[in-house]
Amino acid sequence: MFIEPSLTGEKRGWIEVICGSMFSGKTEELIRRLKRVKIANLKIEIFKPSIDVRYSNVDVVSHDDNAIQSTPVSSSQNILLLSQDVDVVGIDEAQFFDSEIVSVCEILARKGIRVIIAGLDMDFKGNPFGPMPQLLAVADYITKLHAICVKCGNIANVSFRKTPQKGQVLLGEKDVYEPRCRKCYAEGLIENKEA
Ligand SMILES: Nc1ncnc2c1ncn2[C@@H]1O[C@H](COP(=O)(O)OP(=O)(O)O)[C@@H](O)[C@H]1O
Ligand SMILES: Cc1cn([C@H]2C[C@H](O)[C@@H](COP(=O)(O)O)O2)c(=O)[nH]c1=O
Ligand SMILES: [Zn+2]
Repeated sequence: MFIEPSLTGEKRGWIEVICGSMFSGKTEELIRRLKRVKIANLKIEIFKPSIDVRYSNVDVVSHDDNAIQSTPVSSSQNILLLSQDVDVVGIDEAQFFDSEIVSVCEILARKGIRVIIAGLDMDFKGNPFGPMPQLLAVADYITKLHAICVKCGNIANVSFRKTPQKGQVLLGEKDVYEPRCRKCYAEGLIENKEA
């Protein structure tokens, strides 16, 4: 479990990245950390990309229906504009942001803000997703979570796409994706080729 670091009394910012496959618990972990920040009465702003309207237009919502209010933004620059005078910034679905999200997080951290950002490390092909590699490179703390493989019950590290669309961005839930381990993911690709 992540324990919030505090070494000196001085206000220092940092960047926490939460990553993993779909259904690995990224949003739940983000919400857990943010709710603790609220309990501590710190000032907080929460953002998600405006394209992510799966469960709610405004809330960040987990697959288990945990929710926290957020502001949808169309570009990462809006996060800077809307994060004046806060202690903590939370961001979900980082993979959908433009590459400037990296410098936005660094600017916020330099200003003394704790940045907690969650996103998919890999797309359905197993390739790095959007700005996630750079975010992981600049992060002070990284938490990699795993789902359970729906085929064999082992640890899942990748999101298998069940439908034929080839574009990287395709919003969806269990209708479109399932978390799989390496072995079951590779078997799925072979089955798709043979079909
Ligand atoms: N195959 C699975 N492995 C793990 N959790 C699953 C699975 N299928 C459904 N879930 C549910 O998804 C929840 C995690 O949801 P969420 O935090 O929204 O994940 P993420 O943001 O990583 O997609 C789990 O607590 C669990 O109830
Ligand atoms: C693997 C993969 C996923 N997506 C989409 C599907 C969902 O709408 C989000 C991920 O949500 P979660 O909170 O991590 O469950 O991303 C996509 O567009 N492309 C992909 O390859
Ligand atoms: Zn498996």
